[in-house]
Amino acid sequence: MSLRFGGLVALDGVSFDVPAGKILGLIGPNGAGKTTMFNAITRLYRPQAGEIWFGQTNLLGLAPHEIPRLGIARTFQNLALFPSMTVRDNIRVGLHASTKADVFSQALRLPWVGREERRAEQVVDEAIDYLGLRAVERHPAAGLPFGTLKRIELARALVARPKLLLLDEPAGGLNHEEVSALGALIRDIRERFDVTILLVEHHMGLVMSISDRVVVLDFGKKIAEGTPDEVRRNPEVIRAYLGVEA
Ligand SMILES: Nc1ncnc2c1ncn2[C@@H]1O[C@H](COP(=O)(O)OP(=O)(O)OP(=O)(O)O)[C@@H](O)[C@H]1O
Repeated sequence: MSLRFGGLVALDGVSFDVPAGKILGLIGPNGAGKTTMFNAITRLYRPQAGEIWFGQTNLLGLAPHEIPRLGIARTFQNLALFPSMTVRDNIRVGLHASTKADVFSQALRLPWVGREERRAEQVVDEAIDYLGLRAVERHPAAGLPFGTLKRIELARALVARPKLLLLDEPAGGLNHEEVSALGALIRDIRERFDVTILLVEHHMGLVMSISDRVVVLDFGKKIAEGTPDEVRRNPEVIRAYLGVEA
């Protein structure tokens, strides 16, 4: 796909596949186009050229609100939580992608709505326990440590039971121990939820240790793609990161 902001080419004919059930790391220096790629996939931005396929569905034919229902969830580089809402309510927000109940069925309290609500609360409970958030579930999001906020965002994405999870810099702002724990958690999420993961991340240690494949962008172009080992040794990649000849 290609995507321009006025005269600035943010993505220039970038193409890659994310195989089902795999973790694909999307890396590149600042301004390379990584977040723009996420925003194009979730339909916040419209590329001027190209196609984005999710299985048999062309995402460019859909509106942004239809993306979560397809089974695509994301977390944000700068957390997007509601500060005054409790942790539990923030996580519940993720359910809207997967529940069927509309305003009218809810108002009439049709029997299936009650069943669906109980099931939904169970899914929220599972996510709270899985991400170790039980002690803070009634606490407003505001004021909680950064690492906790990141886990709340993950929980919110997971309750929608996504098939594809887009993680935008999940390690940003975390300390060394938190990053190692996050690596193990992302792998466990992939196994447990049978989810495909597209990971944008600056923390090389994390990307290289958990990704099956890595795609490297630089100034909107794909400059490399391969296994973590192949990418690490690629002269173009070394040049992009260090700004010198390899
Ligand atoms: N809404 C926008 N309007 C204009 N230019 C934008 C917009 N969003 C991004 N850009 C520009 O597009 C280019 C790619 O930005 P993008 O945020 O995708 O990079 P990135 O790889 O995610 O960088 P970082 O690692 O710093 O988050 C940059 O030059 C950026 O300034």
